[in-house]
Parts: sequence; structure tokens; C-alpha cells
Amino acid sequence: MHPLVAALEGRLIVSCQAYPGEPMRDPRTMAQVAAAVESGGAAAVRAQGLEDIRQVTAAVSVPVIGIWKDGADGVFITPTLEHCRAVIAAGADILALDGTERERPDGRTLAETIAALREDGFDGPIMADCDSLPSALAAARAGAEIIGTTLAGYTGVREKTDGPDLALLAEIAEQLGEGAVLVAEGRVHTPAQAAAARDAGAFAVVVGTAITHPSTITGWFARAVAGA
Ligand SMILES: CC(=O)N[C@H](C=O)[C@@H](O)[C@H](O)[C@H](O)COP(=O)(O)O
Repeated sequence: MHPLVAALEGRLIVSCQAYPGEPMRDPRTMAQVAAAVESGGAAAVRAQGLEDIRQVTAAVSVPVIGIWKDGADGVFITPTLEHCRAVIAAGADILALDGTERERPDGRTLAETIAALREDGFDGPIMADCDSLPSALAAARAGAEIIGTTLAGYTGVREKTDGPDLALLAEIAEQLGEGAVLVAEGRVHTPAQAAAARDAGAFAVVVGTAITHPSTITGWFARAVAGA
């Protein structure tokens, strides 16, 4: 196992992202957020966009999982080989990309994309953002070292669970077996849910919104205070 990946076992990864048009959408702000979560105990951070990746890698000493979201429908998380190459060139230690079985915009399969990156000489870990058991198994076969449940509930293949998709985690963990690097990502909103994800078989857990997205968190509290 790659040493960067081995170090993530039983650890929290924090996704630091702001969305188009939002007040915190600024690479410097995301770098500051990343430094803050590192000081809180994050073992790695996930950053979106090339300039965010550059500034976040400069601001933290933990590994940075880089993605580049392009578009909002279909395959949009680091969707093509060229997006992957750009994320790596921006300094990501770990590359994350769409790991679903949907057709990718450049027509390459996940396996072809990973093979091309290895031919380029990239030897860092690759994380596949999957949406189902079949996509997770296919991504592992394609050579992704880290399997994430990032897209479960967002592609129509599985229901969008309230918290993390624990049933999916347990199924993937069982099928991939010992030694698999299964990362729970998506709708982990409380420490108890993070612990439940570990219990379901996750090697590590990614939390985004509940730590780094103040508008959403504020909405949770505002609705509670209003009795909604
Ligand atoms: C579906 C999709 O586009 N997920 C994205 C992937 O990078 C992010 O928007 C999420 O915030 C991230 O996965 C962490 O999840 P959560 O914010 O639920 O803790």
C-alpha cells in the first residue's frame, strides 16, 4: 500500500470546497480553511479546482486529494484524462476522479484513464469516486487504490440516504475484502455518523459540508431554532 494511503487508516479527511458564486469561493480562503482543519486533526484534505489545489498544498503539510469539477451533470469530477493531468500538475498528492460506470466526456474508460496516468509516470494514489457496488468493484479492478462512496445518491443509481450510505459501505467492504481502502464520503454530518461509517467498514472518512460549509450548517441551526 502506498505510504500516503496507509497513513490514512482510521483517520479523518476534510473536504474544503466552496461552490460557484459563494462568498468563500476564493483559493486563499480555502487554503486558510484547510490549514484550520489540519490543526484540528485532519489527516488529509480534499480540494477542488487547480488554484485551490496550488494554494491548499502550500498551506498544509498533510496530503491533498485534488479534484477538478467541471460542469454539474453527468461525469463532472475530474472527468477526463486532461483534467487528471492538470490536477496532478497543480500539485495534488492524491488524484480523485469520477469512478462511476457512466460514459466519460473524452470517451476513455476509467481503466484507460488510470493506465494513461501511470504511463505518464504518476505514481501517487488514485481515488475513484463511486456510486454503487458494481462501480466500486470495477474501479478497484481498473487500478484505483482508494474507493470512495462520494457519488452514492447523486447519480440515480442509489437512493440518497439521509446520512452516509452505510448499507453500500458494508456491501463494498465485504466484497473488496481485507486490505481494501474504502473511504466513506458523502453526507457524513455528525461524529456519530463518521464512527458508524468506520464500523461499516470504511478505512477512512471524508467530511465536507458539516465542517467546511458554513451556509449549510447555519441553515441546519436556523431551521432548528425556528422549529422547522
Ligand atoms: C456529490 C459531489 O459533488 N460531492 C463533492 C465531491 O467532492 C462535494 O460536493 C462534497 O462536499 C464532498 O463529497 C463531501 O461530502 P459532504 O459535503 O456531503 O460531506
